[in-house]
Amino acid sequence: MRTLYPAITPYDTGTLKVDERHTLYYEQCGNPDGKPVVMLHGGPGGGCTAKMRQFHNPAKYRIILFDQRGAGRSTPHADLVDNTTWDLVADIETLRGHLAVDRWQVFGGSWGSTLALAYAQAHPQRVTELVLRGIFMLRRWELEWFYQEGASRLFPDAWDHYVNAIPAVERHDLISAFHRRLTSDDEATRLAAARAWSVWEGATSFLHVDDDFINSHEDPQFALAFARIENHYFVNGGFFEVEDQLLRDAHRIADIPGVIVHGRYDVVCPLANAWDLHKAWPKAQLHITPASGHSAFEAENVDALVRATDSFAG
Ligand SMILES: CNCC(=O)c1nnc(C(C)(C)C)o1
Repeated sequence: MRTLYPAITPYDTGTLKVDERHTLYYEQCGNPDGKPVVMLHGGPGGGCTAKMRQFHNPAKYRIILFDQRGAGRSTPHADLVDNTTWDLVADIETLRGHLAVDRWQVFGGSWGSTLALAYAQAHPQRVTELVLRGIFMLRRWELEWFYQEGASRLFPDAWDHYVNAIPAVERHDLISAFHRRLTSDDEATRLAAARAWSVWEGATSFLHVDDDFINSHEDPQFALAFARIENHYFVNGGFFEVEDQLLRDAHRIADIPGVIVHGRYDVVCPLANAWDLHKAWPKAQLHITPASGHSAFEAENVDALVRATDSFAG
């Protein structure tokens, strides 16, 4: 089984003002003259982590990571204004120009796979390959599965902590109920809802529950950005024209090489998402990891992702 490449630090970091309101944090790791790859974090709102630097051979890749609008070290923190899928797609192009990259590999998991698909379908000529994990396309049934009823049947213990943040009379529409609290003027209300929302996802991301990962979702700074931005995108249906836009427009990436890695027991984003994408984008290789859940850091998912990036390293 392949494992992550060793921990590394950036050779370059910076900030990029992308409009009158938003400034993005970015970093570059590995080989400045290597094959460019841009890393798209999950959530949305999850922000990049140091471990995201380790899926690529640093001798062969120029590894570019950035915190999307309102996430991580980008500012304003947890901000929802002018924060849409299409603003992020434009930001990726702005960053590409700022860093003088012609074409690049696009790597993303969960929401990162959503954004990778939206970007590649908008700018196919800029993408050398797609490496995607835990496919998430924000279709209505996907959102209802995870935030209203479905995953709740597999994790009833964690679900109670999530749903207990909302009074019973409002539980018929939990995404809307959380939206009212995540956008409240009262900070304590926002934080309580953010923690309940964020911990629900942390508790369900691994096949073998990772308590440290769950605890990290309690952090106020992380939880506020993660929950507020995710919920904002979900109440707006991902800002797509139609709910299955990423499948409708899959023909735009028909000629782009790709690898899809998805855990058989992914509770956050069911395997059916990857199967639907695979049928719409037959050029991509689909790797179903037989004993894994959602997280990129489960051993089988790491193995498949590192093998994929090695295969494209040239
Ligand atoms: C429904 N959200 C899926 C997603 O993008 C996601 N899940 N976990 C994450 C983090 C790894 C950023 C916590 O992102």
